[in-house]
Amino acid sequence: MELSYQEKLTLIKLGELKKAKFEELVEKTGLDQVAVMRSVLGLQAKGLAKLHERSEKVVRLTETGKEYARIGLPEWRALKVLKEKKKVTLDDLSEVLSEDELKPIVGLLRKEGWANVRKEEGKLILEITEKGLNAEERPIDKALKLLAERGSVPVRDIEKLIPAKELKRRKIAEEETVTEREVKITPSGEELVRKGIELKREVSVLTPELIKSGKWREVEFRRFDIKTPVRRIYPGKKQPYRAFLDKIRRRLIEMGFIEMTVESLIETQFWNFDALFQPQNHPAREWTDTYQLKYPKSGYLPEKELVERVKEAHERGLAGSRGWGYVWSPERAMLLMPRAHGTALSGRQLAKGVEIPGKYFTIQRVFRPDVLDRTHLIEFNQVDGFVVGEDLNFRHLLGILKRFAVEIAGAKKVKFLPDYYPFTEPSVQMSAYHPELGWVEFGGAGIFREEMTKALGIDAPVIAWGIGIDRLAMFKLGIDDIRYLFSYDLRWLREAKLVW
Ligand SMILES: N[C@@H](Cc1ccccc1)C(=O)O
Repeated sequence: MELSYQEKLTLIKLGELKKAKFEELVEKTGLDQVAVMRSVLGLQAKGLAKLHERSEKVVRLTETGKEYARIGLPEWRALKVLKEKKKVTLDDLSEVLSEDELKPIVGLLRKEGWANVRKEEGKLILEITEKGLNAEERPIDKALKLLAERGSVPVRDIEKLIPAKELKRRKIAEEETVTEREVKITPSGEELVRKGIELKREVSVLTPELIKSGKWREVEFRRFDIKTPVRRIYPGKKQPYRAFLDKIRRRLIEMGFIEMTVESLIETQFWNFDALFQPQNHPAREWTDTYQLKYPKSGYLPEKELVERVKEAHERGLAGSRGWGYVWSPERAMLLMPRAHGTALSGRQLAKGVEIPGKYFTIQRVFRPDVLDRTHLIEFNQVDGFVVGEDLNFRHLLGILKRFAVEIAGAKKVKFLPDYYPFTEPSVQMSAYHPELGWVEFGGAGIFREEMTKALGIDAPVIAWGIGIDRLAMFKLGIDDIRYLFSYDLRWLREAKLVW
């Protein structure tokens, strides 16, 4: 018969005691309650011990009851005053009784026959009787004493003195059900103890020391029931949305793209708009479509030459274009705003210089005013990027976009529609057909206009794209409210699974 260390220990102690209260067993084995209970049930299942449970009704003093045990019942306190003064008013008694005790006192004293009551000039007068002078201990006094001594007394025993409900009525004591557990050893248990039980140290981890020292031969290994349900633990892990974004980053890096990064979420209008050949009077620049920074209001422009070329492109045009034909304002370009699209980083990178041929991408948090609801956020994420190469054309753009749709969104089909962006020509908008989501607007793309690329110092064609990935994230994370992407609902954070 296989016994655990704790079962053995419990059985040995039980062998000495024959029968024991559960609490006694806890004390003797030095194990905790749960362990003893588990061992006892284990021993019982093997026919070595038996657990008897007995529920019993007991009476226990209330806080008031404890107070009475200390200072005496109200009627005794009143009687003491009566004995001294013989004749008292209720006012005299209020010195020894509380307001609550005062109310029923007349009735109590009369019932015991300890006092007579009269009315004198509209006032109640209490006068001690013969019986009051020779008052003796009553059953209720005995019960109170017994309870004070023992803490709790079985209802059976109390009722030999006084009905328990009498004590309850006077709020001296209350009834309670307690379960008493007693464990007895069975004959086969005794036999096993007689034969001798070897109590070996039980080990739950096999350590290098145990192996080296050879001690593993002596110890007993604890058996584990791998089917026992255990408490779930939640180790730290990446926020689910973060995990999603990182996955996309990996994909792009695997595809050979170089990541463009920036530290701040704040951008000058210059990089968000001007460098992208977006005219300063373009409707999308109005504050209704983007946010503006209140303080500080303005930032810095890049080096003069670059600014001059951008200004030139806007006012008079570059590369055979006539430009937008207005007076470009540097002050306006200096205004600060939370970045409204990832394309700002593409502009920065082109101005900094790029490898040709080269592929670049960025994952950016961007901000645009909107009404918050389950499908709209005012801040969301875009993946933006571009490919630059001497002989790139529109067909390459469509090919790359299609590959993204398949690799990143798991799309089966893609569809392109003509579109307009101030910085690309031609421009397309792409929708991807997702097996579960249906047609999803995926993002915009195009070939950067030469007015933009030339001003930034790039001569080769640049095909660019920007895609919103939050709807895709919702799908991959199995949520139908976009706000959950930023939720701090612990349950969701713990359980959310990224299904790729
Ligand atoms: N920046 C555009 C998308 C875009 C990027 C690059 C080229 C063309 C379009 C947007 O926010 O929607």
